[in-house]
Amino acid sequence: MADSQVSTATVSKVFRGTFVHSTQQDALVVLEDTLLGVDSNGKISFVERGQELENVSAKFGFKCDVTQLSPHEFFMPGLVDTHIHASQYSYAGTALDLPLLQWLTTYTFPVESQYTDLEFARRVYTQVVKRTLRNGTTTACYFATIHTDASLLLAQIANDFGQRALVGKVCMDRNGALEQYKEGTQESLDETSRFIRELLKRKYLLVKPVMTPRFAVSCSGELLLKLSEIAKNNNLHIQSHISETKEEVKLVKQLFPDLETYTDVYNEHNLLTNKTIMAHGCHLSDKELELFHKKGTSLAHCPNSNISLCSGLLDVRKVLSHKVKLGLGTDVAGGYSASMLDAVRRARDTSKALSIMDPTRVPLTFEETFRLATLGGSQALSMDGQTGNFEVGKDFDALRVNVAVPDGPIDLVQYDGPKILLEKFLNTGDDRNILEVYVAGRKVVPIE
Ligand SMILES: O=c1[nH]c(=O)c2nc[nH]c2[nH]1
Ligand SMILES: [Zn+2]
Repeated sequence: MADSQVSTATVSKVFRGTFVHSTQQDALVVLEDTLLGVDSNGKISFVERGQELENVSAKFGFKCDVTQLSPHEFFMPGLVDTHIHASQYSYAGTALDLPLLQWLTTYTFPVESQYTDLEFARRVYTQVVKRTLRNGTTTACYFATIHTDASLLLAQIANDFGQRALVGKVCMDRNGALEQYKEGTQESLDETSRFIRELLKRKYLLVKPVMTPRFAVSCSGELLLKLSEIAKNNNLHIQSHISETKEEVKLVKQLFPDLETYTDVYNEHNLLTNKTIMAHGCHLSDKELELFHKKGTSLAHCPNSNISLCSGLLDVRKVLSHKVKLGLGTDVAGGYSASMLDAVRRARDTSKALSIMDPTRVPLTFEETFRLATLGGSQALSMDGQTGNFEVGKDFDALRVNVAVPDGPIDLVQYDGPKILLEKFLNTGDDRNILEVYVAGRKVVPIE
């Protein structure tokens, strides 16, 4: 925890109770009987433990009411979904019977090609933003489709509902399977430039564009290279997919025969930066992970999708041993759940499955998956200066959780301490337990 500093902005909210979060050193830090202040800019202005209210009030000069949490409540940092296809939400929970490349051509491309219809886009994008917010996703890194206007609409909807988001207009100039769902190379570059220009012009505080070449299979080398130039000129994040299935890895080798690995394909086209996040990476070699580390590039671990499409099992401990930044993603709709709580559970299941296959592999603990879903995600998106935990000076992105909500999913039999309450919530809780969600200090759930 950083030392408390007095901010010049006035304190506008103060909460008292239990706070749980992660730091670089500790996967779980429990702060009981703590006072946390949020200033008028939505930033955390102080975190003071076990102090007399009057002392804190005098030190930080606040006059606002103090919101007292009940014994079964706690605040935790907002969940960070590092990889989600907003455009695929309409068929989430279905179509999980094919491997990736056939799944894309059979289900995904036909649905994504419908986003020329802005009314359809508005309906789906409103639903996905509301659903993810209610489930505690305070930051989402979205794929939209190739359509600029619909992608701008997604950005507007995320901004209107108050979600922190990176929004990507998908770029793809190769699609043998569905010729009408692709762009010309120049068209992709022009439309991407328009998307970035229009979005930046709107000056949304929490919503930014992210350069989004779909994956090496659906982009020419020329497109990849020119997109990296646009990303560099605008200091943008970059997102794509890598090494999700073995079949895909083979296909990339055929498409780029002069390059040794899949990671080399992105690296040679200047797409690996310290603001790049690549989804999946199930089949990356140690050498490729070394290159990820060298470039500061992150991975989005999407365990539901990896299992649902039978793509592979990512060894998180191997990734972390290479000091590669890693967050969790729902990867809707390859992943069937839009809730990051599901991603937390599936990440743990995957690590346990790996441990069953090889008992020398140590499964992830619940504290570690909690950190991956919060601070880890913010680091993977290079946003840990603004969000990810309750350090003074960061934005207040938080969930107010009540484990004992009436008619909720959790029955409490005996008194449990905060660590147990968090574990129960992560494993068995749902949106009924999430009473309030804050993004940059603004209450965005309940949705008005
Ligand atoms: O899980 C995935 N979903 C997608 O939409 C996609 N596109 C390329 N590779 C992909 N993987
Ligand atoms: Zn994906």
